Amino acid sequence: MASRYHEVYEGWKRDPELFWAEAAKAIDWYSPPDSVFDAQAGVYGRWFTGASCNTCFNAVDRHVAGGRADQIALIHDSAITGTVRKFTYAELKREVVALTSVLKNRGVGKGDRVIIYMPMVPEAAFAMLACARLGAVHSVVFGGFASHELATRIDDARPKLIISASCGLEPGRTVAYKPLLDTAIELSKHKPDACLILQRDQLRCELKDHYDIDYADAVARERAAGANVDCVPVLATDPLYIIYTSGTTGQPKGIVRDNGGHMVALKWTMENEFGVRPGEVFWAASDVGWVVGHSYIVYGPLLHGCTSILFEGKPIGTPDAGTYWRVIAEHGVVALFTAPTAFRAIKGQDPKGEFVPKFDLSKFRTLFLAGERADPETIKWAEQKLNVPVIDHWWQTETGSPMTINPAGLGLLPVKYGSPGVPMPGYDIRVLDDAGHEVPRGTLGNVVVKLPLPAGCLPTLWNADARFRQAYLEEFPGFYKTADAGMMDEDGYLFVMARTDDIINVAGHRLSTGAMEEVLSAHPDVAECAVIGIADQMKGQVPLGFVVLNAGVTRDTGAIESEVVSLVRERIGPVAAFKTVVTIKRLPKTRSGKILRGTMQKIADKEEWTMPATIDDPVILDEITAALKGRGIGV
Ligand SMILES: CCC(=O)SCCNC(=O)CCNC(=O)[C@H](O)C(C)(C)COP(=O)(O)OP(=O)(O)OC[C@H]1O[C@@H](n2cnc3c(N)ncnc32)[C@H](O)[C@@H]1OP(=O)(O)O
Repeated sequence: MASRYHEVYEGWKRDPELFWAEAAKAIDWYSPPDSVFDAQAGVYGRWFTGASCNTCFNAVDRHVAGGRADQIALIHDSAITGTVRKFTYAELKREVVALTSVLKNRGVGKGDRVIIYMPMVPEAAFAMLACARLGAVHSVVFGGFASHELATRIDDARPKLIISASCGLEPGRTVAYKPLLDTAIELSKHKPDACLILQRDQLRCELKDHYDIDYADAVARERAAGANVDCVPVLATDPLYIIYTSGTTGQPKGIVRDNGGHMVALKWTMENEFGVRPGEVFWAASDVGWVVGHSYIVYGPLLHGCTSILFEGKPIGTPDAGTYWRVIAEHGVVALFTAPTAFRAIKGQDPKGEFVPKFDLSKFRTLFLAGERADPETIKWAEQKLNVPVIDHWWQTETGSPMTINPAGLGLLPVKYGSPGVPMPGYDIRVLDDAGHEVPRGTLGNVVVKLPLPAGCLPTLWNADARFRQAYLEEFPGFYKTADAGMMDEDGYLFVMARTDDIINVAGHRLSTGAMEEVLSAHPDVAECAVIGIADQMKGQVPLGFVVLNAGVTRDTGAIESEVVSLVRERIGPVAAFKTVVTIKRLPKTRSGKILRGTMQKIADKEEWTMPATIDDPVILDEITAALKGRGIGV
């Protein structure tokens, strides 16, 4: 089929408000907007101002009323416990309504925040939808973050209630969530009124009297009482959720998502970008704690009337490299969205793809990859083994849905390996030099988006308009700074090459090296430190730390390094994948004191490098090279 992409994109460019007004017809509203876009509202304008709606109604209730009551809405497939649980739209509504009633009876109402710190269980999705039903604002915190990170988010979001579970299940180990939660509440200044705890049989936990509530008991009581809570109308511009993402410091940024624009944008992407129809099975193999989980495990597929899969497992080891194909075959998945790391892991274990033909993948149409750069070798391997189009695409927690993709629903454009596709409607993407001038096609520069950002993007940061302006809007006036560097080719395909800040991407997880440096500096023996991201065959990048010890420290450096590694795991969490730290005598710096992290990274990655003209003492780079060689890095 010839692609309609150019026609649709040009249509949006000619009249953006008409484009979004048309897209908004796919959503049920309680009352229409005063304006599709109000340029005077908010930091850079707001979408669908004055409209009222409810996201839970659109994701659940309207499907029950509209003929999908008996269709499976959600499948929880746990490759770790070997169980599958399915919920029809009617059952999903029952679960969500009962939980909403629990929250309401605990005093949670419109605008209140609720933190959800849960493993990959269906109750995590019920919790998100129950908050949406009440007009409360959820903030899901990824389970791989430790207490300190959770405490930071508690203090920023100030939740009335926390919903959590007794444990999460990682291959080979059970992660006790309750002690992490209790420590986080001890560490935080803000104290939530109560915690609702889902007891999992794999590891039950003690509940604190008068504070912790048993999830299953509370929900069962509401169900037995025949509780019914209608969806609460909220403004399209009211917040649906806050999701925290790494900033350049240890203080994460609270990305705000609204209700109206978010629904409109996600619904549009399901059909036009992912090429999926209502009633079909969509699987985003991510975690509910990441934006992919919000947009494409929970809200996107449900708003579109699809069946969504919530998968508890890993691409390999649960039990083997055939798990993904088993899930696709067993549940009739038509499209899978995952991170390239997952495919690199599968390819590493099963390079010949011998597991693939063991499963019936006849319904499977498209593989979507995002979250980190997809290397052409992995894309080609997947294309060859699966015999379906493999679509790399690019977006951010801030945008909530793809900025660039090869739009399957509009008809695929030719694939260009190494490019995550072309800009989607809403995104006027430009590449600028550091002075803010547009660079010619094919030239590397700062990737920016011309304001206003489209429906579904963050309107601001939680309680931090000034930080939003400073972080995203000030450097290139009139544009949103993506902090990615890249280039646009003559055909309008984008190529994203690197970050322009200190964020690194580890297995599709966005992490701040600045935040890790804050942890390293907290070790009593550390005088100075630096953390860089170095290339890793499996995870794309991994962090590497350098420490300079305080004068007079005579302890064994190996012991100090192990303590530093443990400190990062304890403060940030296992997800940081911080495993290596190297003790050095001095850090290489410019004469003005700036640490030469870029040069250190090039040495570690065995890339060509030139001596920085402003370096204070060139000999230090020889010391770094030798120290890394001693660890087998950069050799
Ligand atoms: C487009 C917009 C975006 O970019 S949104 C972000 C998109 N990113 C993603 O969806 C993430 C994709 N990555 C993944 O799903 C995983 O990394 C995959 C590929 C499955 C590999 O998982 P895994 O083998 O656990 O490696 P990892 O690097 O993720 O984990 C490192 C350590 O952290 C742990 N961990 C992970 N998740 C949790 C969790 N929920 N609760 C507790 N711990 C967790 C892992 O067990 C691992 O621990 P360890 O160091 O091995 O002991």
